[in-house]
Amino acid sequence: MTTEAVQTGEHPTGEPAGATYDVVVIGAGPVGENVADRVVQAGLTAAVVERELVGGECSYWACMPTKALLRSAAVLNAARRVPGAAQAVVGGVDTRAVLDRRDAFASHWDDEGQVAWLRSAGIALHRGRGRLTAPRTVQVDDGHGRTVVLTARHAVVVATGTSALVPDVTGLRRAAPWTSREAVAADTVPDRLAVLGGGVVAVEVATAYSALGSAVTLLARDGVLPRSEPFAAQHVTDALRAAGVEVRLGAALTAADRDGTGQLHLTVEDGEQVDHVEADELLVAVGRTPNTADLGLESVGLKPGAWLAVDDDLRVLDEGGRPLAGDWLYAAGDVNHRVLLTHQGKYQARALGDALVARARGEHVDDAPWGRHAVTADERAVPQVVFTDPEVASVGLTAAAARAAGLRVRVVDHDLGAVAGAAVHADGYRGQARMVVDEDRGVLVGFTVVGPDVAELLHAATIAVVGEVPIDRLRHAVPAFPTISEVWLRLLETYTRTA
Ligand SMILES: Cc1cc2nc3c(=O)[nH]c(=O)nc-3n(C[C@H](O)[C@H](O)[C@H](O)COP(=O)(O)OP(=O)(O)OC[C@H]3O[C@@H](n4cnc5c(N)ncnc54)[C@H](O)[C@@H]3O)c2cc1C
Ligand SMILES: NC(=O)c1ccc[n+]([C@@H]2O[C@H](COP(=O)([O-])OP(=O)(O)OC[C@H]3O[C@@H](n4cnc5c(N)ncnc54)[C@H](O)[C@@H]3O)[C@@H](O)[C@H]2O)c1
Repeated sequence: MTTEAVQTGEHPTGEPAGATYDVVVIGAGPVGENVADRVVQAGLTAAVVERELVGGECSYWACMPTKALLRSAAVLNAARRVPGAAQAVVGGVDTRAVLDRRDAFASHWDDEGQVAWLRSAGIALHRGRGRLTAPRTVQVDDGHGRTVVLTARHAVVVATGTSALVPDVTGLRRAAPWTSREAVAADTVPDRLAVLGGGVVAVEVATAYSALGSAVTLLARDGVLPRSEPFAAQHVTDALRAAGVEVRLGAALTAADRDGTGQLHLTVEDGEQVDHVEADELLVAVGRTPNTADLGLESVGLKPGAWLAVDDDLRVLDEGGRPLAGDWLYAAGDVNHRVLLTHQGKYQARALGDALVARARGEHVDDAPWGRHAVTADERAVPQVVFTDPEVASVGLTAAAARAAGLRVRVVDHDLGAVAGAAVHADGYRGQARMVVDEDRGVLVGFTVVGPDVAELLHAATIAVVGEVPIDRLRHAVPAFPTISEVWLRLLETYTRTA
């Protein structure tokens, strides 16, 4: 087994160097790393190919640094809500200290630590851009004229993730807007920040920069968190506005221009009205595009630039919806567009890694729903926390999504502020919880809670949804008093009372 990081290079003959592994993974983000780790732990050989930093988007420009940016203000706000502690809060956040802490959580954009982990895990690293050139064959170009050709005995796994999508708006690209990368890694805080979009990136960045002192304008054409329960979106909208963010629901950007002084002039259409917003920076946060444009997909009959459609075994499908001949190409994580979240991608990686090992050994692949090699939770129980203040934590289906799926549901709501644990947690605690019950099966299919510090409440709901715990049994899961989790008791009481 290869235990050293491998350099790209050429044979003395001038032919590209070559190497063969059981599994070749393109993209060393959280998902690619986990696929490789899983197969190597089971005794196969694996290599990962990475064109930028080992660790991927999540480590350096997404999950970790954004949460670090948000955390200091969240702690201050938590203290401000509790008399006795509030008196000790005599200032705002220390911007430099927040940015320094963010830098540390982004490992100063240096992947030495992750490379050392790869080496210790026995995973080979090939630095450079990976491209498919034929079935089971990946060519790696290191950008300095050196090439290596990797051959996979069992599988090639594409885990190349996504990049920020920049929409086609007049002047927008020329105006050099921020994407999530610039927003997450910025070293100064703009006086005025405009944010295009109302999704998760938009609201988290608006929360962070508003706390750091920017005057933030959020252009949420399609609303704030439009895929969340509407009550949760409303709490977040109210809180953003209370923090001084100008939230413009329904406002669409139609043109952008950056003048010679660096100032941005944005044209915004709001219903019938057209007006102008001035800003120092504009974050574009309207979704993602897959990193598949330069991956050599055409060499194996697939369309470059597209999301990689997969079946439930994460095998890449051709345009006719069939896996490629020989079952050798898989896609996991953001690039397959199932769920764009790190933890869900890593869940796919664990299932896929184990399935590849089972196939290599000629063993049974258990891909029945909830089987060891299945990714059933992708469809039924995706947990997510939006780290705004208040936080939104959700798993499974919203009420609207459950109804759209044809389920006969009962929706139960409870005011979180009325729970003793929440009242002690913070004065004036505001929040709400909702459970969505599938009445035909008597189980929970969705749960959403919004409120300060609710993130850690989520896993209980995830277990209830994944375990398909009957509502009648959930009554025996007694929340400790006085915790915010007591909301479960109240939800179940209301469910019974309104039966
Ligand atoms: C601002 C922001 C905040 C987020 N916060 C959270 C959060 O709090 N929690 C959460 O669960 N999710 C969060 N996400 C989503 C999360 O970042 C992604 O779901 C996750 O990074 C996906 O992992 P991945 O391994 O599939 O892809 P990536 O992390 O994108 O990694 C893909 C890797 O492949 C490499 N690559 C691409 N093409 C090639 C090629 N041809 N050759 C070689 N290498 C290549 C890339 O350089 C990259 O390192 C956030 C996203 C953003 C944008
Ligand atoms: N805490 C977390 O879990 C976390 C944090 C950040 C990002 N992420 C993940 O990263 C992914 C990307 O996040 P995102 O916020 O970029 O995408 P998103 O899909 O969550 O939100 C994009 C929003 O932009 C809107 N939009 C689309 N085109 C638009 C346009 N031209 N003008 C204005 N608005 C437009 C959409 O309606 C949507 O609401 C998401 O899947 C998200 O789950 C997760």
